[in-house]
Amino acid sequence: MPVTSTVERPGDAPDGPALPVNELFASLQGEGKLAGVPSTFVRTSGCNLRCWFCDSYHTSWEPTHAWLSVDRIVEEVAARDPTHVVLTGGEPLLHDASTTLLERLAAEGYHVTVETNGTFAPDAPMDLASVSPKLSTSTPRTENAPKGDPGEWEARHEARRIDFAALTTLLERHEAQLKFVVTDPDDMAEIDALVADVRERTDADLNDHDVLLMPEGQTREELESTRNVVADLAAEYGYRYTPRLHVDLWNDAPET
Ligand SMILES: C[S@@+](CC[C@H](N)C(=O)[O-])C[C@H]1O[C@@H](n2cnc3c(N)ncnc32)[C@H](O)[C@@H]1O
Ligand SMILES: Nc1nc2[nH]cc(C(=O)O)c2c(=O)[nH]1
Ligand code: SF4
Ligand SMILES: [Mg+2]
Repeated sequence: MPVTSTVERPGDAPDGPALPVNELFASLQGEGKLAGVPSTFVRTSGCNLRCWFCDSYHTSWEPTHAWLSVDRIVEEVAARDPTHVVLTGGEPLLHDASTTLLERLAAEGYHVTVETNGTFAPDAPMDLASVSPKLSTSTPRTENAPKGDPGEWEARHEARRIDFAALTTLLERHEAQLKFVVTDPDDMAEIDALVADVRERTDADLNDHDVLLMPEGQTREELESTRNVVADLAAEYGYRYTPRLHVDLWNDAPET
């Protein structure tokens, strides 16, 4: 039973540390170097960016959620089998209470991956920082914005999408992977430049096999036309390819 249908939906946060939760479910990690590992997903609502292709529309363009206390989230995680947890969103690290949740999950011994756009780097425990910096092709333009007046978000997204201080801090503090959503072969020049820039700004290791190329696509049908192009680019450039296993398996079903 989805947690979001079993809890009251007050408009305001309860007292104490709490997070706006869009969904909470057990599945298989679909992306990155832990793809295939059974994991419990905690998806917070709210984002500081607006990628035109966001596959979690109800956390960014149209945020919806129930407020859950950190205690309740830890209980919901404990009620499920996986020992791996994925904290995602939306942008989970924009919420201060995510730090509290990460401290609690670490104390309980879970392996925690944080899926983040890399524009926040709070001092919080993470076993894997799964960082997905946003390329210029993610910016919502008039022709592709899913909602509203694109001018409203185009400049804001563009100004916020890369924060080198946050990126280098995440790499210095945590085991990390950089996971780029590729929408076009022309993205490769930007990825190469960004990886070089990051390497120049920090002594932290960033190996080519920790740089992941992920095909853009919210549905099986979309991935059908993008995955081989991106796989060939990974082979050509020497970066790692990551599938979107959950989309292959369950298409765009919620809570997968
Ligand atoms: C919804 S985001 C939430 C975490 C964080 N806001 C971020 O962007 O990394 C989770 C992952 O899905 C990726 N993603 C979102 N929409 C996608 C799409 N249409 N195709 C491929 N990956 C997508 C993001 O880049 C990120 O790696
Ligand atoms: N199965 C599955 N794996 C995922 N890995 C990262 C996800 C995300 O939305 O952050 C995700 C997701 O939504 N589902
Ligand atoms: S940063 Fe992540 S959650 Fe925010 S709009 Fe982009 S893909 Fe969606
Ligand atoms: Mg997802």
